[in-house]
Amino acid sequence: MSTHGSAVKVFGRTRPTANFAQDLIEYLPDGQTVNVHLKKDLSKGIVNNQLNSWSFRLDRLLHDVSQEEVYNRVGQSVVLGALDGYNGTVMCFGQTGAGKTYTMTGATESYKERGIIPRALQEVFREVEQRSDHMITVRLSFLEIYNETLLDLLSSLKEAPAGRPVVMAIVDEGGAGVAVRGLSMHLVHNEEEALNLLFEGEMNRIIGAHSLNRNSSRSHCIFTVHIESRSRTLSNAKYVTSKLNLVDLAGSERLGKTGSEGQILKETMYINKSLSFLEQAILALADRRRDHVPFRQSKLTHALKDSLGGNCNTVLVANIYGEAAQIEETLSTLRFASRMKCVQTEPAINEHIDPVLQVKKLQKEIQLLKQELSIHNTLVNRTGISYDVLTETQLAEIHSQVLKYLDGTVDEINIVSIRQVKEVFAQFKHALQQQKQNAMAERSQSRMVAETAQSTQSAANAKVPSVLVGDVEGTGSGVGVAPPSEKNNRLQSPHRVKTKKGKELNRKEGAGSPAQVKEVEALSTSRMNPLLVSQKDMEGQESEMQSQDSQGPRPGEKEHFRTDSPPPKATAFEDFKAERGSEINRILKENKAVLVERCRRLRELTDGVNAAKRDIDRTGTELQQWREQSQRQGRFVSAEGEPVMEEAELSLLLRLKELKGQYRQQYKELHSTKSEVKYCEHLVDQCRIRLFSEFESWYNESFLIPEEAQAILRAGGSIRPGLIPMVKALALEDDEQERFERLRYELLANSPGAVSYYNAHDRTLQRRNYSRAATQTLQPRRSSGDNVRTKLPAILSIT
Ligand SMILES: Nc1ncnc2c1ncn2[C@@H]1O[C@H](COP(=O)(O)OP(=O)(O)OP(=O)(O)O)[C@@H](O)[C@H]1O
Repeated sequence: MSTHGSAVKVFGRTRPTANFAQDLIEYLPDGQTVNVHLKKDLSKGIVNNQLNSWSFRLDRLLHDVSQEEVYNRVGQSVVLGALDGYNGTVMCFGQTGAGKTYTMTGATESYKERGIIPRALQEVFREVEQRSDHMITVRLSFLEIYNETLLDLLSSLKEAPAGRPVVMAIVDEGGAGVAVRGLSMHLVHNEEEALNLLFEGEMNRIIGAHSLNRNSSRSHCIFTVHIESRSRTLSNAKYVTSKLNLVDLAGSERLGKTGSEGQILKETMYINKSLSFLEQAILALADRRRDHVPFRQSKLTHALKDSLGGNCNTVLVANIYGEAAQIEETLSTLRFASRMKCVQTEPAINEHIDPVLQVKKLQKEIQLLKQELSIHNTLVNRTGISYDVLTETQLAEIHSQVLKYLDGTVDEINIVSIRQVKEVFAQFKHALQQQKQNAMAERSQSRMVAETAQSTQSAANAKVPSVLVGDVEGTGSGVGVAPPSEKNNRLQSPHRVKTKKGKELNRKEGAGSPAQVKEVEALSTSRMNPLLVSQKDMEGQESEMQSQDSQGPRPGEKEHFRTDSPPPKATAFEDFKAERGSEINRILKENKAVLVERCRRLRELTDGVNAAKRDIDRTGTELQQWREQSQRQGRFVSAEGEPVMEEAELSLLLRLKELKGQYRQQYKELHSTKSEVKYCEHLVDQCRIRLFSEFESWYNESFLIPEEAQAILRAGGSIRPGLIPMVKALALEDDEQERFERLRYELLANSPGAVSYYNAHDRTLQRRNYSRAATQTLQPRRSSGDNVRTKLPAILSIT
């Protein structure tokens, strides 16, 4: 069968009869054309335009031909196509008694007269034997559709399923085509087993018909051969599957003609309906402009959805009962046949890939490629390169290389494998994302800092209402005005005075410049939870601070005086490391040195262990070879008949033992060194955290937290400056009222009812103070009459 687009093949077969209507049915000598002539219906008048001659051209007319020839012409190519992976359908259509069952199944009692199905099964198993390079699996199913009900003709052979019986249904399985859920499938190994099933199904069809008191020919039957073929020689994961549908349709009668009633009427209606839907589906398939084919209208068309067109080799046999009395049915059968001939199909092999085999195949290929790569590396003297998944140690190594590259310590990273390159890029990406996140956090933090600064400013302004309303400084009578002396103190505090250096810094960076904000944020972020800061982040911070050195003033200018704008953190950090934090910095350096030394030792040991392993393998192979050789040459045997060990073998054995001892020793040391490295890393991390946290405290104390707030913090004892948010620390200087309230709550703890009372009282007091302040402020502008309105209400006094 061709794989290119082709039309459905249509054959016409006439049932032999003594009363063949020669004057009505005319077979032309080309063996393809049949003309049908109808006598004019005189009841419609002498002159009428009723058409009375038709000509049909089919692929072949099978008139007076044997069952064998029918199979050879109709079935063989479809069967062979199915073995190659093409779906195939052979379908018999025609009126009752026209020979559909005879064509499809044949006379079961006569071997010679067997039909297409038994011959197809014979052909299949003949091919299975011949195609010994393929493992071909054959399964069978036998479906009957009676009055739109699905019946499994081989259900008697399957074991009854536990639980509820499965309801049969036709299901679309996407790319896998259509299947009947619940229909039993039977594996068969030879022709005989297959024929047994065919006859069993036929028998069940007849028994079922009898028990239900129905005519067995009033149902559609689909016998399906499911084939799966896998190559035995090629170890590829590809395999082909196909479905060979052999369909015996129910007889196509006209209702009026049968004059049926009751059950027969019902059957005829169902048959006609399903055949009419079949015809509609065929018409839609034949019309290339139609997008939709109504397959789901009946069980028959739905079950045959992927067997009528599409990728299937389809053949139709139009069975004709050539008697004059049947001429209307003959005409209708031939009309159906000629429509079917217009349906185009595009047969295609159903090829699949076995996922398990595919994985195995790919694994083998990977192994082969790895071997090839290692040979290549050996040839170009590249050693110690692994193409396996990167280990934790390798990942850590790449990570540190990337960090070094980013901070400029190294200029290039050696490329050794694709995996390593990928990991390097992944690390770069990670670093970039980290930077982006930091930048975003910085932006939001700077906003917060700006807002805090603004609110602090407003709070300060609120304390000096006289200034707000334009009074002479300190002489106003506003509420909560700070005494001039205090204000001056604040303004002239040594920590607020701008030193020369401070001014320079300001000029350079600008007060509240983004750079400053960034520094504040960077440290406050880590301050939130210093233990959560990763080593990388810390290294990043450290290097960032160091890189800023070139921009800021050099360390060594020793003491930083408190200025309005604190020095850059990088500079301060260097100073801190040289002075206050010198001890912890020294410990950090020492720990780092130990870590570097341990890492170096770890590398040495890893190389040593690998070398020892290689020696063991080599010696083991030598020993094996030696033994095989001496086995071939015949071993020495002692006087007692015991095999004697030769010197060479003994020395190899001793060497092997020694190597194994060395290996175990080195491996043990490697293990403990690994633990040491981990421990050292932990110590270095701890030191870093400590250094940063100490630095922050120092920085905040020295440059950020006002003296007053520090005094409060110190009084608190347990609160360490630098470990609480700046905003909170700054707010502490205004907390007198809060402390008073807390004190009062503590005193009133035993009489909770009094709390609401005092709250209400306080609010009234606040209102009064506010009104008084407002009155005093506004008084000069008001007329004397306004005094009446500003009179305060009576308030309760606290006792
Ligand atoms: N080509 C043929 N040669 C010899 N006998 C035939 C041929 N075709 C049909 N017959 C005989 O005609 C009778 C009716 O045939 P068959 O049962 O196959 O018809 P059918 O179309 O399947 O009818 P139904 O729709 O009722 O199943 C049978 O006895 C069968 O042996």
